Formats: sequence, C-alpha cells, structure tokens
Amino acid sequence: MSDLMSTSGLPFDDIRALVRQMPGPDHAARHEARHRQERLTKPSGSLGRLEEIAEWLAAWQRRAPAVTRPVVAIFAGNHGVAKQGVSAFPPEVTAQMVSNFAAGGAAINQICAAYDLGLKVFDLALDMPTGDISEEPAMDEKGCAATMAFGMEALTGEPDLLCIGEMGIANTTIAAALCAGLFGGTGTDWVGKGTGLDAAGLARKAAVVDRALALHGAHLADPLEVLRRLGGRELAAMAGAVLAARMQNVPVIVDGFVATAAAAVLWRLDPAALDHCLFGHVSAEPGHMKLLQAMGKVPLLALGMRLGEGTGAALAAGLVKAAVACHSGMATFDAAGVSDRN
Ligand SMILES: Cc1cc2ncn([C@H]3O[C@H](COP(=O)(O)O)[C@@H](O)[C@H]3O)c2cc1C
Ligand SMILES: O=C(O)c1cccnc1
Repeated sequence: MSDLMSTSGLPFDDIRALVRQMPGPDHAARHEARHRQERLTKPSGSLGRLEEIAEWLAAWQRRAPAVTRPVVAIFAGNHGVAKQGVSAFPPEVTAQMVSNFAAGGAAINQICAAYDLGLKVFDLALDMPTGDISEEPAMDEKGCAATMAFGMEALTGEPDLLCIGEMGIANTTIAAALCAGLFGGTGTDWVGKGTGLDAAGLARKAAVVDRALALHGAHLADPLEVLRRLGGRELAAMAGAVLAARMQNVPVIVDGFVATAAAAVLWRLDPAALDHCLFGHVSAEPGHMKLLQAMGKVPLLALGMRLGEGTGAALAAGLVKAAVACHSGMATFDAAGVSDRN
C-alpha cells in the first residue's frame, strides 16, 4: 500500500493529496441494490437499518454487496503521557495484550471466532512510546505520516470489510486531547474513566489534557498537525487505514471512542471522508457520543461496552454479515411465488 505514497514534498502533502482524490460512492450499484431490496419477500423497509447497510455496502464496494473476507485490524501503540498517571493500568499491558491477542485469549479473539472474522494485529514500536503530549508533540511530521502509511497495510490481503480497533494504555487521554484539538472544548468535556479511573484520576486526566491544549493550542488549525501533536501511533495508523480503505473501495466499521477520534482527523479534513464508514457502537466513554454527534454519525449498537480492541466494530460486522445474507440470499416475490402487496 505504501505505493500510494510518493516521496516528494512534505510528508503530509501525500496524505492531503489522497484526501483530494477520494472516490465517491457508486450510485448505480446503490440503485441496483435498492431495486433488488424492493423485490425481496418482505414488506418494503421492514428490515430497517439492515436494508440501508446493504445499500451502503453496494455503494462503497461498487457491486452487489458481499462480505467474504472481513478483517478486524488492531493497531497497538504506547504513549509518553501514560507516565502522568492517566490510566488505571500500567503501560506494560499494551504489549502483554498484544501477546494475548496472538494467543487467542482476548475478547476480540472470541468475537472474531463467533462471527468468522479475520484478525490482524499491528504493533507500532511499543518499546518507544510517543512524546508526552503535555510536554511535547507526540510525533514529528515524518513519523506521523510514515505511521499513517504503515496503517494502510491493513488493506493487504484484500479484505472486503475492514473493522478498525486499537490497543494502547492511556489512549483514551490521547483521544480526548485529539477531540478537544479538533472540535474545541476542554479536558472535562472529553475525558472519561477509560480503564476505570477514580474521581481523582479523572480530574488528573482532564488537567493533563488541558496542559496539552495550552501547550499546542496555537498550532491546531490543521487536523494533521493536531494528530501529530496530540495523537499517537495507533491513532495515526487507524486514520491511514480508513483512508486507504476508501481508496480501495473497502467499507469500514469504526470501533469506539479512540478509533472514532482517529477517524475524526479525516472528517476534519473533509466531512465526506468517512462516508464509507459505519460506526459499530457507541462506547460508554462519554466523549464518544459527543464526538459521533459532532460528525452527524449514528452508531449501530449501544451495549454499554468500553473496551476497545475493535470489539464494538466486530460485533457490528456480525450485523453487516446478516444484512448481506438477507440481501443476497432472500427470494424475490416472483421467484418464491409470494403475492406482493395489493
Ligand atoms: C487488560 C486490558 C485490555 C484492554 N483492551 C483494550 N483496552 C483499552 O484500554 C486502553 C485505554 O484505556 P486507558 O486510556 O484508561 O488506558 C486501551 O488499551 C484500550 O484499547 C484494554 C485495557 C486493559 C487494561
Ligand atoms: O471506546 C473506546 O474506544 C475505549 C473505551 C475505554 C477504553 N478503551 C477504549
């Protein structure tokens, strides 16, 4: 996928060029799917949002919708800001959970097995945390752009549906800072308990976000600059993966607060940039619903989950598979000899 990236100009110029070249939906494929939908043996509209999902898939896959190679991509990164005591867990857990993913012991492994989804885990220099955003930028431009390009590797193997998730202790602090940088507000507007902070921890987390905003506040007009300063590697990689999926006609399901914050960088560059994305669930992390509302996105599920790992996206992939099965497998009124409405 790195062939999408040239080597000329400033590193972010390549990303901006891709955003300008993003393909739109295939209206003919969407129309075809809608036409079939109307002939299936059910009252028109009775499958509700499942019908919309099938038509959305057709539009972005540019053909009759099909999901035969769904993949969950988890990006893992570590964050300098973890040393500020903003997570209930220590940063070693990031690498330990990557091992757990490989061993099949995490929640995401079970959901992938239940719904027959592929799982790919990408770890991003876990022994070299990014800069502490309350003291310095997380990344330099070259590192941030290179990490976005690395995220595009999620598309190798040609998945036909891509679920985006993450693992990275302290990354709900990063997501909160990123949201404040992109949409305004202060720490308290965007932080939540993450892995389970107490009230004192939550206040500390909000103060850390406010310090980061004070430090970087003069440089937040450009969304990619916000990502570089207030983001982290797994967030940069997720943004790159979402963008690469768009270029390759692969619909995306975004996971929770952290994954949505990463995708929001692209939305800020162009509000149409996430039209090929579904938002799998709304996380219990309070910033997530605010963020979805700010972008006008309606999540599929609300299960009170606050895990990350792509779990909410993977659950929604089960729904998407069912939507496609109905769309492609149901009989038409004519074929089944069922009488249509009067
Ligand atoms: C055992 C364990 C498994 C996880 N799987 C996802 N996360 C989630 O929690 C982290 C973010 O929360 P915070 O900002 O509070 O650190 C991320 O790693 C996220 O993926 C986990 C966290 C833990 C502890
Ligand atoms: O919604 C999320 O992405 C989330 C929430 C809590 C912890 N980790 C991730």
